[in-house]
Formats: sequence, structure tokens, C-alpha cells
Amino acid sequence: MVRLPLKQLLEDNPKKVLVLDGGQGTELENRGIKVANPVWSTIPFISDSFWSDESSANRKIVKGMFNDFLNAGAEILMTTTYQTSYKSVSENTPIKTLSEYNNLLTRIVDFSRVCIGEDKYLIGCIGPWGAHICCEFTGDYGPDPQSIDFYKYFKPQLDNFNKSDKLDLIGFETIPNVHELRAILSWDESILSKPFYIGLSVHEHGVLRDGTTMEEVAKVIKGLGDKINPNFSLLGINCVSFNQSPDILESLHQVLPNMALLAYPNSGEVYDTEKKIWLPNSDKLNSWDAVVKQYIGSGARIIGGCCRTSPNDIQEISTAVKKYT
Ligand SMILES: C[S+](C)CC[C@H](N)C(=O)O
Ligand SMILES: N[C@@H](CCS)C(=O)O
Ligand SMILES: [Zn+2]
Repeated sequence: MVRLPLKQLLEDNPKKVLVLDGGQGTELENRGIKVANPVWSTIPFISDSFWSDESSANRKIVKGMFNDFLNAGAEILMTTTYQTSYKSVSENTPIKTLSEYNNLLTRIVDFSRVCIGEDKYLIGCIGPWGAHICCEFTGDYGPDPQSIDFYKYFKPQLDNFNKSDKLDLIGFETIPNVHELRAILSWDESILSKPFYIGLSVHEHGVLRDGTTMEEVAKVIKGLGDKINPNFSLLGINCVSFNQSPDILESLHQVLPNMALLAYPNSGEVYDTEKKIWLPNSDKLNSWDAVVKQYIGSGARIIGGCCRTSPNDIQEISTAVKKYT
């Protein structure tokens, strides 16, 4: 193996901060792929030509995106599988059986690994349950969230990623609801056998999108005591408002001072879930330099960008990480 196991790298080098890539779905959109569809950034991988034609336009676009994030300084990158749950794929594409689904996921992971090379870290990205009904920014999981069978929803993607030796880490992203958080944290090593992280979708006022405070989030984690899955490696925030994100991360650090954290905010724009477009925000944005400095002071070990952040943002993050570590 060219890479040290990620957990070992972080533990052996307490000052090391890894630069993550940026918003993949929105970057594919910038490059001409229509991601506003029920499987979001999975869409280029659904057509047979992506796999049969080495010179397919979409193949070049996805490769180009990975290349540009790498050249900007990313050391850890994600598979474009945010909305590739079995439910989303089987209900919205010609891929119907579990075996076809596994074939799709394995091909995407293998392709992503070839794109980034052996020396970089690869995250198997898993979006929240709410992504398939687009409520990751409200956390509204309906009247009876405690009865949602989260394991049934995640199992096919999880089983595939657990088995992949191409992946270093599983990333549950944009988790907006405490019932979902509790469910993920209740799974032991037989269900989640790879190192994993959880990225919380947090409101600009500093609470989980469903209203749960960071103190309550910490209580959920502390309450598990030594029953916690040892693969739980990092907790953090993603796709949260850019300007508010340093204070939100600091509030998480205050309540969980020993937890390795990660942060990758969005550009500060706001997603219109009906029209599936990003609306500008009139706030003047802080600089990446200032934001990264604060993240590092709050215990961040992985820093990158989420929706609407581009290779230019990753370049700025990379420069700031070098400056402050
Ligand atoms: C992170 S959001 C922008 C992904 C897309 C959303 N779940 C949708 O279905 O429109
Ligand atoms: N990682 C996803 C978005 C999460 S909000 C993507 O890049 O499309
Ligand atoms: Zn995002």
C-alpha cells in the first residue's frame, strides 16, 4: 500500500491537516453535466457510453474535474456517489437489480481511484437519507423520523463500500437529522467495517437543520461510551454557510474537544430545492485564509469545500493550510 492508513496518518502526525476536494456535483455542472436530476452527480455514470467509450465527453469531464482538484492541492478526494443510493438509482435509472447496482458502484470507485492515483486518499461518499427527497437543508424527515429504516436505505451502498480496498474512508455527508445521526452511530463494526466520518448539515444559527443543538449532538456521542464503533474517525460540518462555518466548527470543538474534526462549507450561496439552482447571498464573504486559520485552531484535520466551491477555492485552502500548519 502506497498510503499509510488514514487513521494512522492522523494519529502519528497530530499537526497534519489534509486538503479535501471541492463541490463535485456543482463543478460537474459548471463543466456542462446536468446534475439537477434525481440521482444528482451519479448521472454521467449511468450511460453505457461512459464505460464503453474511452473518449466519451462525460468521461473527459469527470477526469478533468479530478485532475483540476488534484492540481489545486487536494490530498483526499471523494467518489461522486452522493445520490447513488440503491433507492435513488433503482427508482430513477434503468439500473434495477442489486447486482447491476453493485457493478455501477464498483465501476465508479475503480474509475475514481484510477483518476486520483494510488498516493491520494479516496472517500466513498454517501449522501443522507434526505438527499433522495431533497430535504438535507431542512432536516424535515416527516412526522415519524424515528420509524425510518435508515439501515435498509444505506445497506446496499454501505456493503459495497465496506468491501472496497480502493476506499480509505466512508463519508456520510450533509446529515441534517438527529435520528439519522443516532442510527449511523448505532452501527457496529459488522455493519460499518471501514473508518468513517459524519459531516453534519448545520443551520447558519449553529443547530442541526432539524433544530438539534451541538450539545445534544455531543450527548449522543458521549452517551455511547465504549460502545462507539471504533471506525468512527472524524465528525464535522459540510455544506454549511461559509461565513458562519468557523463559529459552528468551534462550537463542536467546545463540546467534543478530543474529536478529530473536518469542515467543508459551501460557497455561501443557498440551494433552491424547487428550481434546483443556487441563489446568490449578498453577504461579503470572509477569505479562505481567515476561515482555514480558525478551522485549524478548532481541531480540523480535513478541510475542503462543498457545493459551488471550485478548484480555485481548493488552491486557496491548500495555501492557507500550508501557512497555518
Ligand atoms: C447537496 S444538494 C445540492 C444535492 C441535490 C439535492 N439532493 C437534490 O436532489 O436536488
Ligand atoms: N458531495 C456532494 C454534495 C454534498 S452536499 C457533491 O459534491 O455533489
Ligand atoms: Zn454540498
